[in-house]
Amino acid sequence: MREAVNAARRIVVKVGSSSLTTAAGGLDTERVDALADVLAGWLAGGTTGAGPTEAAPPPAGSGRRRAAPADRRELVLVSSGAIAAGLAPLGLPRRPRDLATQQAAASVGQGLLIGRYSAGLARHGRTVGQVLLTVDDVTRRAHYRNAYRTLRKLLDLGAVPIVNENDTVATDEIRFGDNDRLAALVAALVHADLLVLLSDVDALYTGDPARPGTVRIEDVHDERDLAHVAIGRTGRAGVGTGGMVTKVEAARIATGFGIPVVLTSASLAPEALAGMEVGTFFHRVRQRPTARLFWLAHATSPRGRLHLDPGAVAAVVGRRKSLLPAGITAVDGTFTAGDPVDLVDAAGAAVARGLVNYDAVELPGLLGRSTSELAAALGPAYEREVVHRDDLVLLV
Ligand SMILES: Nc1ncnc2c1ncn2[C@@H]1O[C@H](COP(=O)(O)OP(=O)(O)O)[C@@H](O)[C@H]1O
Ligand SMILES: N[C@@H](CCC(=O)OP(=O)(O)O)C(=O)O
Repeated sequence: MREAVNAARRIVVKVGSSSLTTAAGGLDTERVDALADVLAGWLAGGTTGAGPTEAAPPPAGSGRRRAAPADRRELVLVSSGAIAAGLAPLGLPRRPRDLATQQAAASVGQGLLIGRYSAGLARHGRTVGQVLLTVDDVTRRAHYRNAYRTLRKLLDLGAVPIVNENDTVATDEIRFGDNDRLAALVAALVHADLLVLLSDVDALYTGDPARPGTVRIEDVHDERDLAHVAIGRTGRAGVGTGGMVTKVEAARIATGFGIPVVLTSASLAPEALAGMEVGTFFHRVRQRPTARLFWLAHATSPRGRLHLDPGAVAAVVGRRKSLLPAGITAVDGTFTAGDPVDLVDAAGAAVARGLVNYDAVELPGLLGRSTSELAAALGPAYEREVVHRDDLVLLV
């Protein structure tokens, strides 16, 4: 039995397109209904839907989190499948490659998907809320606070938030494209006790499971357990996107945030949620970064680059100092104050990421000048750091 699974009271479950579609390419309504039954069963206190069971103690080390009341279970579902579900109704034979057709398919499929979950969970007296997120919603600080508030309120009201990427508006540049990492970020956002990744394969294998001789990996404690694993792309179904690459990446993000991960197939979801040793279990990494800096490192896409001279690299990386204009040699990108930027060394390698205090257009006039000189010439507002140490996370 897996103690961390049994103890979890707030979980994020992610289900992939490959688990929700028929061989012919439509939405597999039976599988959506079956998943709704399993999730409702877990929410009711057991995994069979048979009714409440005795509450397990809260997870060890969870004291700093806002834990759900001991008698209450909370679930956020991250469901893919909008694009796949839209194919058959639009007469599309396979997953389209171009963004516009994918967006059209998602627009049709998302409604069908939510409609089915809504009906499936209503049979158990559960209400669902649709939450469509873009990368910005989980990366930019003001937005992720907003996303957090919405999810928190839905949970407080006893609803099941069902999250997907907002495919109809997301463009290629700002797209997650797979829901695995989105699920890990949502798990971090709501401070989940556990992330469950459900796919069409029952576990992570040492290589492509279609090949003979590959074996199931039961536990991943750290990178050493992944050293000899051939982590491949999508499987036979061809409707998923990231394959194991994005699932392992999602597991890295979640476990780095102190959240353990179970990876298994949708058909083994009842066993996985009951704490049985199916699938692959990724143990959480002990140290837990502050939420904001974790976000900066994992979830933000930098809008520009600040090139640092060696003295500035030593100050920022070695001595954990704020970045001042004097140590910057060049600036790339179009950003405004408050945006994330990468701090790069003379070789162009990113050494840190931080939130910049100036617009890109302002910076060239400040480079190489001391803060006191700038304050004297331009006024006290120019005495501020380019990136404050509290808004910096090291990448090395
Ligand atoms: N080492 C591996 N272990 C398990 N599955 C793997 C591995 N490498 C590649 N895969 C493939 O990854 C697929 C799951 O990814 P994907 O199709 O994106 O699923 P989903 O739609 O559930 O996100 C599996 O069907 C499997 O063929
Ligand atoms: N947002 C997309 C998810 C993309 C996708 O296929 O993800 P996944 O099946 O989890 O690899 C959709 O709903 O179709």
